[in-house]
Amino acid sequence: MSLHAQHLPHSPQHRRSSLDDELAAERAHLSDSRAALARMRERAEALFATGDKVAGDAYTAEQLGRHLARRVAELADDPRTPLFFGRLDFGHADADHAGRRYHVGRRHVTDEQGEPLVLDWRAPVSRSFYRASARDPQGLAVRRRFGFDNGGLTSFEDEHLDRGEELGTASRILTAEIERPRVGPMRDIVATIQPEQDELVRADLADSICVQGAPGTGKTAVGLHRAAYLLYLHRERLRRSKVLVVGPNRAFLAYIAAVLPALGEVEVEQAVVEDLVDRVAVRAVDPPAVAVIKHDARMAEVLRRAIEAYVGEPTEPIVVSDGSFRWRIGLEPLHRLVHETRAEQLPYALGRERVRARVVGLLQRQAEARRAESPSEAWLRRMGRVQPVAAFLDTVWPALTPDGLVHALLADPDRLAAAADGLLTPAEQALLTGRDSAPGAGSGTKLGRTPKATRWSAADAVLIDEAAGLIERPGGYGHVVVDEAQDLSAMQCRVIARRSEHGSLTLLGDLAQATAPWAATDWRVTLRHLGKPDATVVPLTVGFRVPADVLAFANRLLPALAVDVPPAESLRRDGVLEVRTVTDLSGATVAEVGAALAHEGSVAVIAADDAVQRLRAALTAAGIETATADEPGSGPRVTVVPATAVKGLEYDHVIVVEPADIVAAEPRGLHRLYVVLTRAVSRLSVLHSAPLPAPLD
Ligand SMILES: Nc1ncnc2c1ncn2[C@@H]1O[C@H](COP(=O)(O)OP(=O)(O)OP(=O)(O)O)[C@@H](O)[C@H]1O
Repeated sequence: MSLHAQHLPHSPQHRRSSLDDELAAERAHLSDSRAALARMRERAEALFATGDKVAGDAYTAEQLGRHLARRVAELADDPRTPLFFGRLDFGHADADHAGRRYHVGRRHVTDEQGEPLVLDWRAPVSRSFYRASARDPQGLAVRRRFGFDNGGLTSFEDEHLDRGEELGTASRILTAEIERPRVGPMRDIVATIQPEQDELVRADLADSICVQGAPGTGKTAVGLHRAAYLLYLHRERLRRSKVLVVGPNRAFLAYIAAVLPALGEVEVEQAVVEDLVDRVAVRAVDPPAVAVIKHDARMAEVLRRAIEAYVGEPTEPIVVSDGSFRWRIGLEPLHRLVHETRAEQLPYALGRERVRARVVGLLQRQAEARRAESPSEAWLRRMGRVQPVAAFLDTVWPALTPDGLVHALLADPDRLAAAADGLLTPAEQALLTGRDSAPGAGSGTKLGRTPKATRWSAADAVLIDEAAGLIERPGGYGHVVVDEAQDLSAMQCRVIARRSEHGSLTLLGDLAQATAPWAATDWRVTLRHLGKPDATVVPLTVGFRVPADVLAFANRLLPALAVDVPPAESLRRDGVLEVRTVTDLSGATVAEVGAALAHEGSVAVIAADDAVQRLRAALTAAGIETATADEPGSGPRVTVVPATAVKGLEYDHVIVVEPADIVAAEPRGLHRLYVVLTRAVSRLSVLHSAPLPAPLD
């Protein structure tokens, strides 16, 4: 049933020639499809060229232009990737597709008559390609998978589901895809999405989901394919509300950047959390103890109380001179008006405008009563700005900026004490305001006289975003995919929660790979901070990256990591693990890289951050060119990566230098080492001169 099917009753020669005929027919279908796609693209390009001439006005022309440019980009054909990767032959008994045959690929391709040559993998009918089984054939007689090399069709593999045949993970085409040497950035997995992954990819837009999966179980792949799927199904809605992918660092974003465009999706925003909170430049570094407090969920309440404290009580009536008239609003209605606005719990700036509007409304009523006519718009606007009204607003609801609020809080211990009463200890407050006398303690923030003159830390930027969320109504996304979510602090979760309040989330992570000081230990807590407490937590346990022997070695660390996660099982039986004691680490690294270069694929040297420069220099001195992690695939095959920057990445051959130093470099060093050891696709070499960390010994 597998490659070059065994069901043909004739002689081997006959069988071979019949299979060759089949392959030739499929190749012809491929070239027809490519030609049809080229025609579709030409048509789109022609429309794009004339688009501005047919549009009635500048706005329509711009909208149309954008739409057509996107269409052209979506129809790009990468000759190195196959246009289709599967075929579905429906049985005669199927109600909707009896006897029909469809090729499944990256996007719809139709011929001149509009007949489908290739169906998009996201179309409802394509679902059977991923989900049909011998037990539940979903109307299929045969599922065919194609093997490709460099865009050319090389083989196929049939499963006669109607006869109870099913290959599952024994598929040779799946195995070849998983075991292929890695080079360059991440690729899509549309051809080989597994049923449990497909279930997550096709989850409803309304559903927020959290995927807990061991290294290499395809979490990132699932998240990106879900984004592509949702965009296909809810194109217009998500084009307006937008989709965002949040990753842990720039190297990771560079690594995944090509996946969605390869699937025809060119409009998804990709960002690290720092990009989302960029109202201020980060120019200071907090000591860890201070950063931990600033990232704590209690700070949200401290800020909420701090902003509430700005709302004051009216102390005198408002009196406005208006030509020959004098309008007066007494204290009692002013009290009522502030009280009512407060009860509405609007964002602070909206509350201020609501108070202004209500004051103007009261003035208007007096003016109408006296003059028996409605005042003009201009009059209303002027009343909103006159000095007595402005002075009143500045007393009861003063204007505030996000950085102004945080600045005032950090600069004034009494203000902080009032807002943090019962929430932060006096010692914690002292750390925040920099009044802690211990050397090296105190906030990293360099407070200036004004917010603009202040040198803010990364954690301050998160607090300022929280403040902004209290002051204004933030814009949001229709769907947000968050990768490596185990490292988000409570306050970072809130950054994302504000941007997904009216949308849904796909949260991806692994508690065992959590390295941040505030790292998650329970997804339920993270989900609460993200505002999606009811999201389902789904495990992925089949490993597609790390070979079984390498995974078993890395898994020795798991008991020491104190997390409750389901263990993964690797699909890969190949792979090489070598652990060697050496005396000269640099020399041994150079030799190991030299040997690795004899194989295909990417090579990474991963070491404690402070060893990176030395190792890079040693390799350069030996004539070996090296790249950095944020330029995947563009230059040399060898990358030297600091241990702290390797999350989410993978390399064919990984050389880990001195694990003990990686562990010693940070409080959650063992978790970091677990991440480092699980980056290898084919081979892992561990070089050490110091003893290995205890769990590995
Ligand atoms: N169904 C699949 N078919 C083929 N390859 C797959 C499949 N699922 C995942 N992979 C491959 O396995 C590798 C690991 O996937 P991915 O990076 O998504 O895992 P991850 O769970 O996010 O890992 P980590 O936790 O280490 O970040 C990638 O090369 C990916 O393309």
